[in-house]
Amino acid sequence: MLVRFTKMHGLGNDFLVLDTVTQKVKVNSAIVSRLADRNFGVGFDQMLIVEPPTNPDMDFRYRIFNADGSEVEHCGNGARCFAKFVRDKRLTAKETIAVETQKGPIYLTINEDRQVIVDMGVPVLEPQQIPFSADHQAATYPIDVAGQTVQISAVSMGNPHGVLVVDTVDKAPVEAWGPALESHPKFPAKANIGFMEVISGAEIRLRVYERGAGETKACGTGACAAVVAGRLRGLLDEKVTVHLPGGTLLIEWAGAGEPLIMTGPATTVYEGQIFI
Ligand SMILES: N[C@H](CCC[C@H](N)C(=O)O)C(=O)O
Repeated sequence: MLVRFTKMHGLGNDFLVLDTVTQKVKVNSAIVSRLADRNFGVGFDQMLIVEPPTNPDMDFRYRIFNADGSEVEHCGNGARCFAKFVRDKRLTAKETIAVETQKGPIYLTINEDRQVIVDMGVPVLEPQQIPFSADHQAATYPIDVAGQTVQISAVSMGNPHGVLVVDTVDKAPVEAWGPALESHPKFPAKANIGFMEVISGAEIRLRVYERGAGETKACGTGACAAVVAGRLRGLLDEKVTVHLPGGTLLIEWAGAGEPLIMTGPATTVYEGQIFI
């Protein structure tokens, strides 16, 4: 079956966006991982599926598959691309778009300078709900990696994240520690692993080794999790500029019980067709 797709990215975190509102197509883990291959397929970090909503109060359903074929709860950079896609394709004319995800509703707004503002929801810190193996909630937890015990923060943005503070992201052990921590037994559903360098209370640099995709140029939920971790550690303010290898996001968080607000760009690279 030949289907239309759109190739997009959020700060270099790249996506194949598939509209199943206007074309009837079903995907599964095997199809996703075949198409994700950068030699034998299109190549992407995640596939984003645009579906009609199951809840009549929402505008769309948004499904996310990592390159390894795993379906996941949330993707922040993908949410910005989702908003641009449905507006550019005239699937909606709404200013603010209500979208169903596995983690619950998210709300997307495209502002006057074409940046996309995403209400990323309230972070979850209760270990069992992240999920993370710990008997009580804390700002950091000891975890063993590469023969060392380090302090990691654990946060869910709907998807699980571990966040480490490093002196400099340029020398962070992303390649060595990323896979080990992604699959660490203390993260029973695996995790996205952030390596955060604190420049000031209002500015950080961040690299993320993503669950199911490896290191990406940017990670929206990872940027949110890093800000939460930094606030829990008393290192960051309410408004933080997050510098990722692919570019910069603005993350705002008023504190416990409040949602994080992410602002950043979304880019369409090309339109294509592919046999599924
Ligand atoms: N790898 C993530 C999903 C994509 C998140 C990332 N691309 C973002 O922008 O938030 C996970 O397995 O939870």
